[in-house]
Amino acid sequence: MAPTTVLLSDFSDVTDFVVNQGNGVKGLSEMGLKALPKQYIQPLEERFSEKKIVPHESIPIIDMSKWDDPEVAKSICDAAEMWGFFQVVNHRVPLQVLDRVKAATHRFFGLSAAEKNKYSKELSPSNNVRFGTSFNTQAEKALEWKDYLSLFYVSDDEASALWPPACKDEVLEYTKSSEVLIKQLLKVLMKGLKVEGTDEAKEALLMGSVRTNLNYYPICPNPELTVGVGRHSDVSTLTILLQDDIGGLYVRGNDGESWIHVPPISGSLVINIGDALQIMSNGKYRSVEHCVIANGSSNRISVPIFINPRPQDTIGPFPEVLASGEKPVYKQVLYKDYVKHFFRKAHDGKKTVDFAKLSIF
Ligand SMILES: CC(C)(COP(=O)(O)OP(=O)(O)OC[C@H]1O[C@@H](n2cnc3c(N)ncnc32)[C@H](O)[C@@H]1OP(=O)(O)O)[C@@H](O)C(=O)NCCC(=O)NCCSC(=O)/C=C/c1ccc(O)cc1
Ligand SMILES: O=C(O)CCC(=O)C(=O)O
Ligand SMILES: [Fe+2]
Repeated sequence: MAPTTVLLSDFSDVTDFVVNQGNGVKGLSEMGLKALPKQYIQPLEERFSEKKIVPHESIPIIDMSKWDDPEVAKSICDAAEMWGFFQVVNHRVPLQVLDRVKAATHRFFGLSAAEKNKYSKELSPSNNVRFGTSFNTQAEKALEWKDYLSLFYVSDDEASALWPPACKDEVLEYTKSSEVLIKQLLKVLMKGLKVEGTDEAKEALLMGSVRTNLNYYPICPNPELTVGVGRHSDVSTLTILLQDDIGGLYVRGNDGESWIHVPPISGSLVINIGDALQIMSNGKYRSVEHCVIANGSSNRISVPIFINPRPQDTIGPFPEVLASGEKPVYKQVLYKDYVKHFFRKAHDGKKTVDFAKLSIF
């Protein structure tokens, strides 16, 4: 029997190779294995069913060229209420910046396992820099077919000292270049809630912390048996997502059953509302469930920027939203507790937000 066959038939060796030695699923994929290891086989109900795709449906595409135009503002607020997801074009984030961060993502994942593993949970010099695979390998019954690098921004000095040289400049450039767009989107969304005046305190609550992830989804031998990312909603205020031209991101339709593909559009950014903004808007803006399928023929990357409250902030429905007598659906929660709750369990769709629901709901 070939040595690789012995390795892959043994449960502990697969997890050791992928998780502990830092090879990731990229390492597994590049071994050219013919069948998906059993650790990655999702239960039937979590596998993606083509039958549930609504073929001609699509999330809104919003042209931001005239971004002070009230019609543009209306499209953004309507999309946040109806879909929780939209794509933006002519968003003013330079296209070269997007190209550079995509190239940097390929460069980072192209490093050796030993080099990437320097940023693993066990070896990383900081909790703010983490290379890993799947989502939460301790809590998951079945693993997800994805490797990632997660970078929580604290300061330029920390980024300069601790982020991987293969990608740090490009990730910083991408994150900073997105700030103008993010502020504009939040300004418009706040106006839609009649939350006026973006003072410093409000700005910190909405966008006081930033996490940028680099995701790598390598070619998978049996894509229909597993997932790239399981069903979840983001815990952010807003997420700005850059995807390459492969596709595979699906958003839950309003019937709660169907899935809608988010087609790659060259130069666009995908925007979605996260749980923090769903909570602060008392449910007016929706943080919508989404997932990524595994792919049998192409490697895929994506680079989400998660715009969040600060860990130490308490979040709850804005007083302005409740001013008309609307009953609060959510209680006040410490944002750090909310995020820890999300990270400590496997992906479970929209269940995370129950953590912040008032008990009568
Ligand atoms: C609670 C945080 C995340 C960590 O704080 P800490 O003081 O370093 O706390 P811990 O080190 O105790 O980490 C708490 C748990 O979260 C886990 N964790 C710590 N970063 C990570 C990490 N990047 N990755 C996946 N586990 C982690 C960490 O392993 C730990 O789990 P455990 O060891 O089982 O107790 C803290 O930085 C914080 O509140 N940050 C606020 C901003 C923030 O990061 N918001 C989240 C935006 S990310 C988002 O919306 C969606 C992300 C997402 C990601 C993957 C998906 O598949 C889908 C979605
Ligand atoms: O890769 C994608 O398109 C989306 C990934 C995602 O949902 C996430 O990282 O939260
Ligand atoms: Fe997500």
